[in-house]
Amino acid sequence: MPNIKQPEASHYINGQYVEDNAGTELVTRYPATGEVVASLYAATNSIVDHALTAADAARASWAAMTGSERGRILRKAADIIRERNRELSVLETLDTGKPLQETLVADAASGADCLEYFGAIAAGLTGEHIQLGKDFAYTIREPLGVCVGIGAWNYPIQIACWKAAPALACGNTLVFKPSEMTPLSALKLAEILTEAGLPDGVFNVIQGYGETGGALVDDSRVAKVSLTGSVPTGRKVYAAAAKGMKHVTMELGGKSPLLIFDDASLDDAVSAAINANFYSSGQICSNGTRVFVQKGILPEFLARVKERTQKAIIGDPLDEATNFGPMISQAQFDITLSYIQKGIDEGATLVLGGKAHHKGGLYVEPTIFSDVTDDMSIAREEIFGPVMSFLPFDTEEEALRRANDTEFGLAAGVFTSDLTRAHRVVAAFEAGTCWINTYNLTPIEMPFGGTKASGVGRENAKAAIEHYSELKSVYVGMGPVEAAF
Ligand SMILES: NC(=O)c1ccc[n+]([C@@H]2O[C@H](COP(=O)([O-])OP(=O)(O)OC[C@H]3O[C@@H](n4cnc5c(N)ncnc54)[C@H](O)[C@@H]3O)[C@@H](O)[C@H]2O)c1
Repeated sequence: MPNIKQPEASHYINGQYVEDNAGTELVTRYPATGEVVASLYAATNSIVDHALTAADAARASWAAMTGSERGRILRKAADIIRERNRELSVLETLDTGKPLQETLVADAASGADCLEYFGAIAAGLTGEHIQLGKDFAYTIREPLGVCVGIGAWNYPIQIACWKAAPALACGNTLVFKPSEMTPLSALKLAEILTEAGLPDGVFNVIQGYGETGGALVDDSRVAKVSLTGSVPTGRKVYAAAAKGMKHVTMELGGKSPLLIFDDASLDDAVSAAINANFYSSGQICSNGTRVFVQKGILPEFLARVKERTQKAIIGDPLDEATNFGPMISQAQFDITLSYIQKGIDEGATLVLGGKAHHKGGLYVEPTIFSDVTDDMSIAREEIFGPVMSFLPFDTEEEALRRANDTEFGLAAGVFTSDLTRAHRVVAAFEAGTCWINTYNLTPIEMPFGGTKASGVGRENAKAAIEHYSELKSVYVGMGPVEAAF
């Protein structure tokens, strides 16, 4: 039975909690049982305006601070997050239903890593000097201004930190809108940033549904929008941002391929396939849901994946022994089961799972299909649930062609012990984030993001700096100015 985790108020603006109960009610439930965790209100127009006004007012003084000063605050926030990791992880588990076993290591912890990373490099964010004969030029790296972050529900605090840390390190201010399904942890992040010394108004959180996100994107005070969400939402937000010629980062969906060649270390490849499909009950954008296996090893590989998947411990996410939890919502539960039905109807062979779990609630069994063909819905569309599809292949050329035959381009992975092949395959992948002999590792030091319909821009690493700052070029004339007449 989860404790009610009612925050002081729904929104956090200008360093304090703010409420406006004229907004639409926004209730968050523990996905394992349906119990209410907190009840909040979506932002009214006046809350949206309040948040943007605060972010706009805080802009100049925050940008005027040195990178070292800004970085120190971010690093302090990272330390506080680490101290409170368990409390934040429990909150994330209540909000998302993800097993505590996962949230203890992957959510707030990744957020802390991100704040620490950008806190550490903030002091070194500079322009450059360009000698031009006796003249020279230099560039000034400037913040963009007021940024808007819009989050998905699968990694709430991680997404908030992945947007806040680079934005703030570069001297921007941010208004963050979490997913309406997971409103809680971003408020905690706001509290922690204030405690770490962040000036009021630099990081603000407002709650709401898509229309609140839309109102933020449309506001003329906003210079940049970073969205983590689905491709259809991405198309809308990108189009709206284009009207104001705003910068964007789009972290969208995927249908990523994982190629297993017959010379791969099978145990490692089996582990990776399991991680790539069943971690967070399959609710991960970069999941390798199309598992292409070279024909000779397919029976053995399939048998091993099935045997290991049967050992999943499905249970209460708050029990640390549980390693497989429920779907976030009724909608995601229904979508997943409907795709499983489509897989059966379109002729794939159901190897394991395929049903709602007998425990009730929003649990869907870890599900494995074999004999999947490229044209089936389960091989083409993002399910965002625990559904693994096996597709046999013969040659490298064939596997690559089929792997790339998708509108998405978020991620891709390859397992082989042939070093040359590994790099050749990765070079040919049409995907922004690739793994060789592992899958789904996303350290802050490595850029993350997609190509094709999966997105625009990169999060994390030095690459993110380019998406939260812009260069002003200054030409300095050192000699006489000549004119034709
Ligand atoms: N590439 C990545 O880094 C990444 C990470 C996690 C999730 N995702 C993707 O996110 C999706 C699942 O998350 P979701 O269901 O929350 O996605 P979603 O697209 O439904 O919603 C994402 C966010 O956008 C907001 N939103 C919806 N309509 C809007 C509009 N018109 N204007 C502005 N904001 C709007 C929502 O309120 C929410 O906060 C999947 O497709 C998944 O692949 C991508």
